[in-house]
Amino acid sequence: MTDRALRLGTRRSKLAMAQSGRVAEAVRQVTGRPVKLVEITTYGDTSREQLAQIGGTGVFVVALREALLRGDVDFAVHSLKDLPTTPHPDLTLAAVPLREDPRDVLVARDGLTFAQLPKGARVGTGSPRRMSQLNAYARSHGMHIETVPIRGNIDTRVGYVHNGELDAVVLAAAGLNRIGRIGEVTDFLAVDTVLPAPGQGALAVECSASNADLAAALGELDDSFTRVAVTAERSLLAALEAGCSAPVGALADLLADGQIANEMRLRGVVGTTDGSELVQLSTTGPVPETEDQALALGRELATEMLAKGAAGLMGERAL
Ligand SMILES: NCc1[nH]cc(CCC(=O)O)c1CC(=O)O
Repeated sequence: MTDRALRLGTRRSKLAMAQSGRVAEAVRQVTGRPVKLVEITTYGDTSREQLAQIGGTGVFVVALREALLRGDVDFAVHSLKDLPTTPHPDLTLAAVPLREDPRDVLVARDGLTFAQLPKGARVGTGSPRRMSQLNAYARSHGMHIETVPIRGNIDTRVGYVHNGELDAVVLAAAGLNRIGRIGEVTDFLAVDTVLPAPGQGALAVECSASNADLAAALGELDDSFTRVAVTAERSLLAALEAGCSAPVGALADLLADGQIANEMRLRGVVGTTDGSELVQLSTTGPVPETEDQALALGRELATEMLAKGAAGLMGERAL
């Protein structure tokens, strides 16, 4: 490899720039080469439509991938949860760095927690997955909330609480943390209440499959447990034939016997957006040692969820 600067393709949002800046620094350290950020606008950044309507799948990544394939940039950083589950034949997922907090959080007026929201509280989220699980929780706890579809970048969404339009919004902890606004969280939602999106809190570092040297160098940033966990979560999503805007939650974690983590648990949920029906299951197996084993765990849970009627619940896309 030469000493030419590596070009990192990134979206321009504050979140994307924060994520890319951190990865750029890590890549500088492992390669010893300068890294320069190349800003690219994606359809998801310019469209004002609801994500559930434009389909979600890939809207934030297509333009970055095109730049990679044209050779305009050497590698790209995505939020893993925005990446389609089908592998791209000409691109390599070179690294999945250590995941940070995967949870969803509430930012509410007056420091309110979710359980403290008053009757009729207006809770903003553009995610059918969040709506589904928030509404299901409210129904089973005698709460009355109204989920309100919103979108926009993190500052826009939190702004709806500060300007009084909404009582609360639900976002990913990881996103708020990366842009330095984690201090505004008023409640960290337990994953038993709202299971995160598959891959939430993790990043994806992608490069051209033809650049094996670069893929190997970027591979230094990979965290092997994060990699197997998100592989299982995304395999579940793929086997349910759902996209990143579907009402599907998934989370893999380790179960420890004493000091030694010897099993991985994969939890999954699918529901109608009104929360009237949920299919929520988990499966446990040995910690996968290969990608194939991680994929198998996701498929196994999907089969069980489909047997309980998961497919029928996902058809409903109305907001
Ligand atoms: N869909 C947009 C998006 N993609 C990744 C994140 C957050 C960071 C992450 O999950 O890694 C967000 C914002 C959000 O869901 O609040």
